[in-house]
Amino acid sequence: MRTIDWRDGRVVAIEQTRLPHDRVLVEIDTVEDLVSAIKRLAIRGAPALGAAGALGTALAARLYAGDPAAVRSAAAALRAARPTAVNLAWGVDRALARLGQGPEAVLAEALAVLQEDVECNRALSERGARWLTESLGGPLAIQTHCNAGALACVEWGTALGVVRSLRERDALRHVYAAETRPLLQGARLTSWELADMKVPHTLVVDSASASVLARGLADAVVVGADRIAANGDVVNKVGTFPLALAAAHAGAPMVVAAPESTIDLATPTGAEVEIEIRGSDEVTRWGGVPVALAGTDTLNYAFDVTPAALVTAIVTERRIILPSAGGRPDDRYER
Ligand SMILES: CSC[C@@H](O)[C@@H](O)C(=O)COP(=O)(O)O
Repeated sequence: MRTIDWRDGRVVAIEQTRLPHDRVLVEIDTVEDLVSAIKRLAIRGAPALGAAGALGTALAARLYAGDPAAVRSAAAALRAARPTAVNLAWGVDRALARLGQGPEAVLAEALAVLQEDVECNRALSERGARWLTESLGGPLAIQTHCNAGALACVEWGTALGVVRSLRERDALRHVYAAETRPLLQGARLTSWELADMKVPHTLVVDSASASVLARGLADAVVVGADRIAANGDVVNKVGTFPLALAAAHAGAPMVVAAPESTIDLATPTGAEVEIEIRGSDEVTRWGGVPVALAGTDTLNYAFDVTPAALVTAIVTERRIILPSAGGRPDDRYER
């Protein structure tokens, strides 16, 4: 099934906080519950957040039919649920633009967002796999971080979509997945998806990723993105920037796989992107058990900014941008 979908007037999604041990669904019929599901990362990953924003706006348009001010206020709450991934606001705005045509038009637009996500991810994955094999040969070992798989999208995935496409080409040898502190999306979600795909994989602690690259165990890094600025700076899960530094040291390409909807041409550089800072408990406790003294100060950045100079390629459904060679997302191209 899709990670997130619309069924019988409700938003239905895989409850990601329960994976890998329990595969259960959340069924959501209020905007408040959807905002809460996004905040607690039951629904997460930039493209899935775009779908959630669009479906949540469709839900609001039905619940508050005839009251556009209430729909707009619900849309504002959805947009603000998480600040960093541009797809969330983009999904809300796409659906909201149809409000004047009635709730069914808003829903039709939201469902189009979901369908396009599936098609974009397939296309960018195929393009990324082709570029990697043409550049490096194969079969390849890939290092990834966080979860940019089917669970982070409607289906298929972006970085793990490239992995799927490499495997379809018989060009995949192995995947190294970083556990992704503090919420362990790599350990809980990426290794679950890789096991499901029957892809040979190894889970490493985040601080071992540099050694994986320095020892030549991985040929390339492939990650997703939450927002890509006009100059090619990439905002993604915290730990991506150190991975890019390690890739540069090892001479391995740093590849970012993302749909065009993740590119934010209105934001000139990564410095202007709001980086979500999450609660201390995620750092001072582990699985509910305290691991640091109560009251210890924390700085729990959920994302970091990888400078364009460290990004070898950004692969989208339409193009390949080469930021470290001077390419920029805002370069002119046929849209
Ligand atoms: C295709 S998903 C790309 C990104 O959204 C992903 O790498 C990521 O950083 C997700 O962070 P999360 O905090 O789990 O929502």
